[in-house]
Amino acid sequence: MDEQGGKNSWNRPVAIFLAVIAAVIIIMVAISVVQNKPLHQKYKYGIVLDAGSSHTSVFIYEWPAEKENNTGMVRQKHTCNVKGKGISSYSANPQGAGASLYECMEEAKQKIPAHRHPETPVYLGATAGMRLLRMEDEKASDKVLASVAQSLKSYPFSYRGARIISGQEEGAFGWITVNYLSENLRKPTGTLGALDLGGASTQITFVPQQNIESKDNSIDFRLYGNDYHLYTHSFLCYGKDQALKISMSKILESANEASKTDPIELRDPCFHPGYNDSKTVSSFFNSPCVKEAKPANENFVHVGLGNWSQCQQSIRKIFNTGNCLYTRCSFNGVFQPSVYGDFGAFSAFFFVMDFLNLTSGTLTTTKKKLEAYCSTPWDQIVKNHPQVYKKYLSEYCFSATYILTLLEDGYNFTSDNWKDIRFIKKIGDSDAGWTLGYMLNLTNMIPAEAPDTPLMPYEGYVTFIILFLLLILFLLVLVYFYFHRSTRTAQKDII
Ligand SMILES: O=P(O)(O)OP(=O)(O)OP(=O)(O)OC[C@H]1O[C@@H](n2cnc3c(O)ncnc32)[C@H](O)[C@@H]1O
Ligand SMILES: [Ca+2]
Repeated sequence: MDEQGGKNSWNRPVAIFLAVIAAVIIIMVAISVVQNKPLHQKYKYGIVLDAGSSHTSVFIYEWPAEKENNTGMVRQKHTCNVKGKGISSYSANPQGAGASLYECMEEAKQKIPAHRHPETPVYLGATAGMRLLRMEDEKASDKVLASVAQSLKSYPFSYRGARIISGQEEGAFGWITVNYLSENLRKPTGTLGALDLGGASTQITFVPQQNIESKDNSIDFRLYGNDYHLYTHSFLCYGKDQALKISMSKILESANEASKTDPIELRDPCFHPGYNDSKTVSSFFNSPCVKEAKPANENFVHVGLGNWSQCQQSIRKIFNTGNCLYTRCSFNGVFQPSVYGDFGAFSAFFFVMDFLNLTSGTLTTTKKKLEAYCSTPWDQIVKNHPQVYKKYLSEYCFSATYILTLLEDGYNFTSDNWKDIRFIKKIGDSDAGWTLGYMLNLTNMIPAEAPDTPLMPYEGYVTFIILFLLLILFLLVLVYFYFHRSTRTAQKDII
């Protein structure tokens, strides 16, 4: 009985002690793993409205609440296209601009959890359409901005402003977006240049290899502890809608001189053979980009010729490649260093080249395919694409020829570096464009200095905890055997 009692008096407290320690460790491990579990992550949100010349889009971004300063953490949660045209088209009816945002903003209320609404920042940035309206009629542009501001303030979010952003900002924030999404910003080498083609302006932004000779084209950033010296330029009136107006006005000017008939025939090599449409001068040539070029006659007939090389000749006329006061220029006397590195080409660069299956291939094959496309009769084109919006469909030949001419004759890309241009819409889940970079900047989400690296990433943390647990179990087993053996030795001694 004594022997038994002696064995129990050693074993029971040891077993209870070991069980309690094991239970405490398991509970602590479970709590700490669950606390760090990314599945239960809390998110924060931000809203940016891209008020472009052709339309407005609402972007909702989200990011884990605890990790605001890490590269690549912010992603696009949702996007909504506002119905109708861009806000600059409401110059005669400014109230309509604010009202047009209603559906997308209601959608934003649904997409973002209600308890986050008051802290969710909302920004509106207007681009080239509003720059043009401000040039034409500053009061009208102020009224449109006041209308969208009033509308945005009526939602439960944190309103942070509605303004016309500059061309430099548009270029620079587009560059930040593509490099943030590609996770290039923590590494000191290898960034992606940004090419953005809108309806009313186009931007080129990249890290050049040579000195930037004009101050207007130079932007410096310090992001995550790395310094960036960027070249950027925005060409107002060189978005694809305004470029089409300029190109057509030049053809119309010469047609006007040649014949005095009414309506005049605008014989356009950039439209398909068989294309024939009556248009009015006042509704088509209605922007400051073509102001001086307005012909006297009100009506004209737009007739397609489908001749790609003539089309390219006529587009070349809108680029002035003389008068360069620097060591090198793109066009219109604008300084530009040689293009360098890989480029992401988004917005209309992508829509157009993707529609025509021209996002890969050499410059020569691209031109050949486009030549064949442009000469295809209009009725055939309509038959092949019955679902596509006719206005876009009629303009793809012009738009793609414009893109090739802008890239080759304007920005000086060559057959050799054509492959460095990637036509992209999204990187991961998020659209390429200036909006994400704009929000990251305004919410200070990209610090100038590298944030302290977390002691351990989540995966490392879990591995560490499991190894720690195994080690503790191993020690417990050792302790158990140690006590077990000493108990038996003690029993033997007693015997
Ligand atoms: O930057 P700005 O110049 O202010 O203009 P935007 O922001 O409104 O310009 P987008 O990039 O949205 O669009 C550029 C142009 O491409 C047109 N577009 C949009 N989707 C298209 C598609 O699927 N196919 C062809 N063109 C398209 C659109 O109407 C514009 O003329
Ligand atoms: Ca745009």
